[in-house]
Formats: sequence, C-alpha cells, structure tokens
Amino acid sequence: MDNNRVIIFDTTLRDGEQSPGASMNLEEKVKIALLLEEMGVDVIEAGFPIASTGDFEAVQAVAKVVKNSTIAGLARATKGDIERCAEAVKLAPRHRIHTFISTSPLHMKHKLQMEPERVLEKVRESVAFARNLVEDVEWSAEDGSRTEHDFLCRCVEAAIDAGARTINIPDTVGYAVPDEYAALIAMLVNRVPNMDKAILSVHCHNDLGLAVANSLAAIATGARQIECTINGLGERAGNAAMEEIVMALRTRHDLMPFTTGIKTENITRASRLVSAITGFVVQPNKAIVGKNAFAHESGIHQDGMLKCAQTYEIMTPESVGLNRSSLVMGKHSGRAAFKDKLKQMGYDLGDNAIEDAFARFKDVADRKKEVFDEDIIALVDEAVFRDNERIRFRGLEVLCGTRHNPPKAELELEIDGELKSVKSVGDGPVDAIFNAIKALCPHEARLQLYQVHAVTQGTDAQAEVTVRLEEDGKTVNGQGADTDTMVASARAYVKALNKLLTKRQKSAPDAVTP
Ligand SMILES: CC(=O)SCCNC(=O)CCNC(=O)[C@H](O)C(C)(C)COP(=O)(O)OP(=O)(O)OC[C@H]1O[C@@H](n2cnc3c(N)ncnc32)[C@H](O)[C@@H]1OP(=O)(O)O
Ligand SMILES: CC(C)C(=O)C(=O)O
Ligand SMILES: [Mg+2]
Repeated sequence: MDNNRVIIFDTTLRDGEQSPGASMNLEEKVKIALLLEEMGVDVIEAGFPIASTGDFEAVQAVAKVVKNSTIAGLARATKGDIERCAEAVKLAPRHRIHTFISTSPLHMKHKLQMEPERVLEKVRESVAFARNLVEDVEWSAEDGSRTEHDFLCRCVEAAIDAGARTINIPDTVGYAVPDEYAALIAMLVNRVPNMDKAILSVHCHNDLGLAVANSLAAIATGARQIECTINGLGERAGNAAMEEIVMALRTRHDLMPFTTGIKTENITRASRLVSAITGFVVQPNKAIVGKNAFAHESGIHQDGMLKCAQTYEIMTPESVGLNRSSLVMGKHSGRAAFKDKLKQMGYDLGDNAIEDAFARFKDVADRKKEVFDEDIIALVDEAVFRDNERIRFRGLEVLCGTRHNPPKAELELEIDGELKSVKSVGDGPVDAIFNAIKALCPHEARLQLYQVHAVTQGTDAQAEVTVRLEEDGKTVNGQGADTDTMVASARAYVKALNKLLTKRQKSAPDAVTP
C-alpha cells in the first residue's frame, strides 16, 4: 500500500454504540455497515461479540453481507472473548480480531489488578491465540497515551512478535494533546525494533475536544490507521469524527499529503443515517455535517459567497454530498443576498420595489429568527401592490384584554398623501380596527370573510390575514402579512379597500372618494 495512504477504521458500530442511549439493533447495524462499505471504509468494527447474543448476531449479520471492507470484532485478552469474536467475524471474506488490554499503571493496578509482567504475558498469549484463528490481528494498548514509554515499547514489540499486524495506541480518555501524542507515535517508530512489521494506528477520544487534532498529528509522525466514528459518536465525549478527519486530509492536502479511500460524497448521507438511527441529533454548528456547516446568514458573507464561494467556503458542499450551500435569510442579510433570493423565487422587481421589500424584510427579520421563503413572498407581494395604493397603512395601536373593555384602536392612515388618524372602539380588537378604518374611509362595503393563518411555524410566525369585502356585487380580497396579527388585519382590510377603489374607478371614473 502507498506509504501515504491512511486506513480508515470505523468504529461507529462498536465504540459509537458505547455512547449511552445509542444502541442499534441488528437491521440498523447492517444498514450502517453497508453504507460504510459503499463509502470506502477500510475496516468496520462491527461490535464486541462476547458482550451479548445480540451483539454477536449483529457482528455475524454484518460479516455476512459486507464484502469489500474488513470486518473487525473486539475482544478482551481472554480465550473466550477471542473465540467468540473469531466465530462472528470469520463469516466475512476479510476479517480481523481486535484484541486489547490496558497498559497504563493506573488501569493495570486498579482495573485489571495485574502486575505489568502478567499484562505483558497476556499480550503475547492473546495475540498468539488470535493469530491461530485468523490472519489479521490488531492489538490495542488501552490507555496507551498514559502508559510508561518503556513498558509500552515492550508490549508493542511483544504484540508484533506474536503476530499482530496492526498496533493501536488509544488515547482512551482523551487526555493527550497533539504535540505530545505525535511524539508518542514517533517514539514508537524510533524505538520498537520490529515496528516496520505492523501498521501503527490511533484511536482518540474527544474529552478535551482534541480527538481529530490528535489523530492528524499522529499521522504526521507515522500512524497510518485512524479509528473514528461517524458524527464523532462514541464513549463519553465521543471518538474522532471520521468526516472531519477525511475532509481535513482532503482540504489540507498541501500540508498533510495523505489520502484515504473514502468517497466523501457519501458523508452527509452517512451522518444523517447514523443520526436518524441513534436519535443523536447533530449539533447545527458541527464541522462538515452540521446544518449550518454550509449555511451563511450574514450579508457580508452572503455577498462574498455570491461573488465567489471560496471567499467563505473551504470545501464545496458537493464534496460531502450536499446539493448546495444555503444563504439563510435573516436579520444579518444584506441586499445582495435578498436580490439573489428574489431572483431565485422568480421575482423581477424594479429598484424601488426591491428597496421597499428589503426594508420590510429587515423589519420582519428583526422580529423573527429566520425569514422563510413564504415570509418573503408575503412581504414582496405586499410591497408590489403598495405601489398602486391610495390608502396607506401608517400605524396602529390597539388596547384590549380584560382591562380595556371595549377594546380600542388608534389608527393612522395616509389617504391620497394626507396623514389622518382616528380612535375607535369595537366588540373585539379586530372590530375596533375595522371601525377605525371605516371612520377614516367611510364606505358601505360589507365584510364577507375574515381569516387568519400562520404563514410559517412558531409563535413568531408571520400571520397572514385575508379580508373579503363586497360592494354592489363587486368582491375584493385583501391580504396582509405581519408577525402582529392586528397589524396584518389592518393591512388586509386597507388592501381590500384599495382594490375596491380601483374597481370603483374603473366602473365610474368620477366617483372615487375613499
Ligand atoms: C476502552 C473500551 O472501549 S473497552 C470496551 C468497552 N466496551 C464494553 O465494555 C462493552 C461490552 N462489555 C460487556 O458487555 C461486559 O463488560 C463484558 C461482557 C465484556 C464483561 O462482563 P462481566 O464479565 O460481567 O465483567 P465486568 O464488565 O463487570 O468487568 C470487566 C472484567 O473484564 C476485565 N477486563 C477488562 N478489560 C480486559 C481486557 N482487555 N482483558 C482481560 N480482561 C479485561 C476486568 O478486569 C473485569 O474483570 P473482573 O470481573 O475479574 O474484575
Ligand atoms: C478498545 C479500545 C481500542 C478503545 O476503545 C479505547 O481505548 O478507547
Ligand atoms: Mg474507545
């Protein structure tokens, strides 16, 4: 194998499943394994066969269907674990036993309660036993990053002598920092005499948020297998995230000239599948696969993106299997993104209408977390229509509730360029508003329909109000949108009235008083 090729060992189905609450059933494990195989994962650790009958059967099931990736199973340094593991993984054309034992003073003394020399013997025995059952054996020094160097070197040498092809040095508790971990790998390369007979592997946990950084640092000094999981799932704070490692290597090939066999276009699919199956939601700002990883909300960034995507994206969304980046419309968006959005939505507006719609958009965005396409449609339609209005809504204050009976409305309208205001009461706040409109613009039209619905979701949704008026057999509808339902109601009524005036003007050009 090319010396710069890094083997990707995915342990989503084993260490990933060790996340509290992330258990997966047999069918789910098979589904994930098939996708990992499709995306080019070299080794899939499918489970810990001795753990339970379910785990054993799941490893068997994965081993039966996966043809191209090597299927590994985990086993402690005991004959029982190793035999059970072999029985399960051997169903796969390419299979591996991954056996481990702790080598740090703390683990040996308190957890295993074994003397170091006994642990060393166990290393020899377990690897040799596994090698009698299968060709491909990986040995891990659990808590390797907190192990004394001399002892670690002796264990690694013994494991290789006993037949291990891969030597894994886990940072089991996520304690290492990049320089230190890289130096540990370099130390093994330099000091273990038979190190060239095995592949050095790293397995980093994320307790200090350094799992990916440590893994990458270790490749620079000699590691050629990285153990990782989709979405960084795993025990406690998780394992190194595969998508981050693979994309870091791909994106910064200039600094890290290493390759993997991963078809990165499958990354988003894999992330979503694992998230859906485990119920572990991916945080929005998660690198590579978070909802916001390719989303831009601020105007300056959106403007940059529209001019040249590389201004704010260091990899393409397509490279991880996303259709495109998204320019999210919100309070930080600017005119460039707004115009682009309008164009995408099929609007062809003049500069004035765009400015007017943009001002309204900023107003809505100030009150809402995210402005959806439907919000924009509602406010643009409103802005376009307003160009022809004779009556313009200018302001509204409503007093209602148990302390204000009857409800009162104070309304300001601009009628043919003149600002007018009035106070009115009504049976309810909407009735008070409509009475105020009638007081400023006397008319005989009858209200036929008043309807409210939320255009978007949430309590901060835009309300869209429809008002239908009828006069002399002519019917008009007016719609108003606003996050304030009362304001939307006033706008809807005024809009209907404007339409009525237009109709009146068409049928009797001389009788057009509002
Ligand atoms: C760092 C890691 O991720 S290691 C993998 C962790 N994953 C798991 O533990 C998930 C699966 N585990 C299980 O289902 C269970 O723990 C089993 C089936 C493996 C063992 O269950 P039990 O026999 O009830 O043992 P229990 O879990 O209570 O304790 C673990 C025993 O294994 C011993 N042990 C731990 N690691 C090793 C090892 N690598 N080699 C040999 N023995 C070991 C412990 O010293 C302890 O032995 P003791 O019972 O003599 O004190
Ligand atoms: C079993 C080993 C590889 C492990 O998961 C760890 O040390 O974190
Ligand atoms: Mg682990």
